[in-house]
Amino acid sequence: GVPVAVRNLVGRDVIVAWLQPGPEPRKRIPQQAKPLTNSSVMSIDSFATHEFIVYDAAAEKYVEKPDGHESCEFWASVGECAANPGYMLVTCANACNNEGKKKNNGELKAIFAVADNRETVSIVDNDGVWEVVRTGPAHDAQKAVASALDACSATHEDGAPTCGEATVQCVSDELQTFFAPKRDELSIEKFLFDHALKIAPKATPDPDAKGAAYSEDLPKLYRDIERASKETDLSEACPDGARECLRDKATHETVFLTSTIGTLRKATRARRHDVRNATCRNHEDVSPHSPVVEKIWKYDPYTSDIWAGTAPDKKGPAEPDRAIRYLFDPSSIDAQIIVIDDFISDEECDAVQTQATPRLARATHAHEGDLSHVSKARDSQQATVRPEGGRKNERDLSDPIARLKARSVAMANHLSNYTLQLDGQEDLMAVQYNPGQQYMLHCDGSCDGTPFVSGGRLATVLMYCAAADGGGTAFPNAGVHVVPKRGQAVYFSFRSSDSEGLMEDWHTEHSGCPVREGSKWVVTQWLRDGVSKENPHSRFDPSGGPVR
Ligand SMILES: O=C(O)CCC(=O)C(=O)O
Ligand SMILES: [Fe+2]
Repeated sequence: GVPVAVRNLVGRDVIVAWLQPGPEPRKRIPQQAKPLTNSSVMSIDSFATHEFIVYDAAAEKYVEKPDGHESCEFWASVGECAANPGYMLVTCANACNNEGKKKNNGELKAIFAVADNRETVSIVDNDGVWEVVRTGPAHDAQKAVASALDACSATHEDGAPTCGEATVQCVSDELQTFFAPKRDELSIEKFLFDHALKIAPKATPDPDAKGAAYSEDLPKLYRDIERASKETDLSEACPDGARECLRDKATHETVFLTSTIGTLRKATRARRHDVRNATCRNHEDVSPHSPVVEKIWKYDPYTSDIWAGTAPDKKGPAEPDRAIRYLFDPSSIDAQIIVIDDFISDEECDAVQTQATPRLARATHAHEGDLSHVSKARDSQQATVRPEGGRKNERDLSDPIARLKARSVAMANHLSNYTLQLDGQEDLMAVQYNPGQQYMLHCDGSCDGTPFVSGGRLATVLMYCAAADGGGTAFPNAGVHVVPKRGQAVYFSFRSSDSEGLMEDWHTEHSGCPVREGSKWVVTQWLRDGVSKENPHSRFDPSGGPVR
């Protein structure tokens, strides 16, 4: 079967029940039922055509009684229950009942069927009526075929078809514009996979890996890539241009392209993960810049450009000159990884750890929309920290946490030519790892070569307050491994200074290696562009765009 994702976007908990066809007319019997909490996703394995019903978890168990006519629902939906109650309330009691409940927000429901197609089914609340929104490759293909058929059957004013006589050829050509971006995506994924293969540690097999190192069948994957990259002439496959045939072929082609891209991505990820594990085991500083480029950063908080016109109101101690080392900075790809010694002072670490310790909680992340999911990708304890008295004191530089935050924003402007503001940035995040705990490969914002979206993250300052045995920070795709030292910071940026620019692709993907012994403490300042006092970070996703 193929997985079908069902997303609950109706704003309340629901039950998803499998329907079994019953005796006519239109009788469906709910079989198995599973709860699906608000804003979460479930995956259904679909083998054949299944029907589902989604209903409010707070409502009574949904029971559909047979109605006396197959058009009952339609009639009810157009107001017949009120207009013609004599007939309707007898013959279509069920449909009228549901229609009434739909209107007064009582029992809400949505019905949908899935077939053997990979897709996402979102249940949304449209003004008190639940609707089913479908997305996914098969669905996209069907839409594309429909619009290609439309385009090709359009005629000029004089009645001549706009695509000439060869309508099948026309549909086939039209569909290539739908396939082209998918084939581009495939070639990008192939490029990334080739890079991952090159850096994967073939000579040092991972001792922790069980069984075969990689699960995919490489020769088959290469054959699939080759096949999927080629243009297919649908007019050959469907010479008589039958709608059904075109739809099936286009759907098949799309699903094949999508699943090949998916397999490639997985294969790439497995290699990156292996490189990460290898550098975690070695646990030695590594950088492709040799000798490492070194510079001095002179920082004066009072003349900094981060204050948006309102200068700091209380002074802090003088800022020392700091040594910065470029571990990775190929200016062509807009990614930087830079180490700064003595970035965070003992006093500042103490302030962070003192404030965070009583509030440390297991890390959570957004898992399939469930925001309180305890993370497997991120196994650590964390807490945000703010200046004494809260965010309103971010301009008080006598406060160690305010100082750290201002310094982080100012350094990003200096190192990457950004014009970031202090106001509206995220709080500093303290993270503590015990033995065995780690943070799997991830990007802090997006690092996949897509356009930057305002409000998103574009750089990170990662500061170390306690270095354990193990627990390095690995950037496998950039060939960088950082062994933490107390007081040190790693700065990495993943967009150029151009706010309309693209995110870099994958060099800043990173991971906190497993701690072997002791306790590791880091403080992170994730940096955003496009935030301000009026539009703080909480309005945007880490990858930009409004929070829904
Ligand atoms: O602990 C580390 O070395 C990495 C932490 C990290 O990636 C983060 O906080 O975003
Ligand atoms: Fe990170």
